[in-house]
Amino acid sequence: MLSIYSVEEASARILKRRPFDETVVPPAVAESLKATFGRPLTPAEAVAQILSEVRREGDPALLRWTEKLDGRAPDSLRVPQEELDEALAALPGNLRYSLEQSIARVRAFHQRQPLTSWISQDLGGTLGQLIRPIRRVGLYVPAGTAPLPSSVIMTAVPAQVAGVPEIAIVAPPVRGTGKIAGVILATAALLGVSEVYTLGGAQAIAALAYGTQTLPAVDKIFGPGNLFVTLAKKQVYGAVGIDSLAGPTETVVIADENARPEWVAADLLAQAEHDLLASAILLTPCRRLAEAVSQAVGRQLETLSRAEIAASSLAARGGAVITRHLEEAIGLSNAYGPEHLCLAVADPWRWAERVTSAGGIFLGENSFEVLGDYIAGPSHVMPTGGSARFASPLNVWDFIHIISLIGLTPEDARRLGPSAALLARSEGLDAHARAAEVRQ
Ligand SMILES: NC(=O)c1ccc[n+]([C@@H]2O[C@H](COP(=O)([O-])OP(=O)(O)OC[C@H]3O[C@@H](n4cnc5c(N)ncnc54)[C@H](O)[C@@H]3O)[C@@H](O)[C@H]2O)c1
Ligand SMILES: N[C@H](CO)Cc1c[nH]c[nH+]1
Ligand SMILES: [Zn+2]
Repeated sequence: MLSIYSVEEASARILKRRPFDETVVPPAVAESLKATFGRPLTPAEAVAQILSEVRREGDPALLRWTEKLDGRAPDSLRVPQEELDEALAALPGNLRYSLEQSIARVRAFHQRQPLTSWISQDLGGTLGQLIRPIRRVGLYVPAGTAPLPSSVIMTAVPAQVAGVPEIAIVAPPVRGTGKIAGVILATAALLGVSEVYTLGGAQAIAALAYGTQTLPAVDKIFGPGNLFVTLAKKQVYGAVGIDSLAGPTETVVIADENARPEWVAADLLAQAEHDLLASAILLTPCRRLAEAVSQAVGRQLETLSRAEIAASSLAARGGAVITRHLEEAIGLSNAYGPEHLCLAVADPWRWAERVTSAGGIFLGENSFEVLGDYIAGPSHVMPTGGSARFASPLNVWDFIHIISLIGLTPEDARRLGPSAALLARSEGLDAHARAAEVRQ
């Protein structure tokens, strides 16, 4: 069942701004933090402790935290090449076909994002910019409660399209085994990525950011993850680059009276099953639809393998909201800035024009979000926690940096120097002014 809220109730609860540091954690998570750290800690404090231990000690801290949080440390942090090859050889043919189909579509989409260096002599002097791929990147692949090989594709393919020469993948082991799920290893092998480490959570992010005896530090960290991964990325930012805050999944579905309740319910549940902290919200002016979706959610939950997670996240962070009209639904969604916005309405392209903030817009009931998760083409790594107001889905430009080119002749220097000197004096910077004046 899905709770049904008025706009006012929802604004005070499920549609409230949600910065990661202030995430209210479910009692089960608070309990596990207390048990793990021996004292009550916020997730941000727990992450800070892990980061500082890994920074200080390197590999020993990685092995200790992996044992503690994932049930068993790996025999070696770096996955041997034979294990990657074996995983690929063991991949069932139909799954390999689907992975290859996904890779091809994601590659084709990202090849449309232009990466152009340019040089111009029309701007007074020779000016331009060089595009350079980031030298070494780390990709986080989530696998705490479910291994996500799709996240290997959604991060590694744009990195490859951008021309990144060194790609390191980290993923947590299957609980208690010390080994990464075979399907993740196989997907890395399929993409030709051979540097893979058995590491998850904040400890993985610390290793990528600071480097250890086994894992050389990267220049920028990419990829989605749970609250701990996302807080860790936020805390290491500056020592290293990060793509965005792609934390626990969020979905807003805006539906009109013609939407199919069973489909809307299935789409909400598909994202609610990701995490206790996931959020799946329906906005609709049609109370009849909200009630039918609520019933359908109840029915479908009965046969879901991850019903417990989906039911908890829906109860704490999900619901149906009755709006006065579709305009109001769009306004609420824009203020919330969801990771995914699904428009199950007549003429979705018209409504999309009014959207100002969302990671991705899914237009109409056939563009359902699960297709975006796996195979549509754009990366499924998208900003959450309200950061879609200022951040973008993962793309090839995240993997490059720009170097400005400034090439001026003596004549350009004489022409521009006096203004530079005046501007320098207005800032009280004499040495700057003189560097311009000596060339006059
Ligand atoms: N926004 C996006 O683009 C996007 C895409 C895919 C997945 N996701 C999200 O990725 C997440 C995957 O989560 P997951 O948990 O299955 O896997 P995960 O790999 O993100 O996290 C697992 C790790 O979390 C750490 N951890 C767990 N409990 C902890 C505790 N009490 N204290 C300290 N560390 C702890 C452990 O080290 C574990 O290895 C979900 O929230 C999902 O919604 C987001
Ligand atoms: N819905 C997730 C993005 O928030 C992506 C994903 C991967 N696997 C399944 N779903
Ligand atoms: Zn998903």
